[in-house]
Amino acid sequence: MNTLQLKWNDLADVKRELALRDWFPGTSGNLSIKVDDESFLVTASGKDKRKETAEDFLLVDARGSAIDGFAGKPSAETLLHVEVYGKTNAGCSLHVHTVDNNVISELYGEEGEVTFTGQEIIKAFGIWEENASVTVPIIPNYANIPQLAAEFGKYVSADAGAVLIRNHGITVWGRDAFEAKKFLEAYEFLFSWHIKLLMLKGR
Ligand SMILES: CSCCC(=O)C(=O)COP(=O)(O)O
Ligand SMILES: [Zn+2]
Repeated sequence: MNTLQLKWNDLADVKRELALRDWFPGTSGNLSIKVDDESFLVTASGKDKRKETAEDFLLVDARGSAIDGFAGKPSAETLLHVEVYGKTNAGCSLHVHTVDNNVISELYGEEGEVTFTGQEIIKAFGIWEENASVTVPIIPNYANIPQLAAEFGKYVSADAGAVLIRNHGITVWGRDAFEAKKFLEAYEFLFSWHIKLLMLKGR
């Protein structure tokens, strides 16, 4: 099996698992995986990402333009994935809209970031100190995608990271598909935990 096919299969596996979590409501969400320094696979735009088809992904170049031979259009948010691969050595980038990530982005949107402290799952990010913290930046949801991508790109420097887009969703990237999915799951755990705590405490 060639690299492209292997990467296609890796991304299809992640997509299937996120679909099982129901993290693609209303055709939202987009995923990508790096193939080499010149190209990555990205989900096709506007499709129901719960469905598995032979047209789920397209190969695009480092600027996000479609490479001949693939049906459909690349994700409308491909430029955010371009930022990830252009600025880091990440291998996979995942964007999902969940109710929890939208609620957190709105609750802390004015502060421009949200910090979680003293939660065991923070160890999933490779941070093992007691009472460790993790902070996620929150950016405005610009309708203009090049503007959104430029704002997003300000927070992209490490090979793994995450940015919340206010009342829109989260993009998480990692060195490979395993790491990106692990981090996405850990962030969504923190969001859900935090919201439930706030609700139970009546704040
Ligand atoms: C229906 S959600 C609006 C677009 C969006 O935010 C998204 O994540 C999906 O867009 P795509 O072009 O990747 O399908
Ligand atoms: Zn989106």
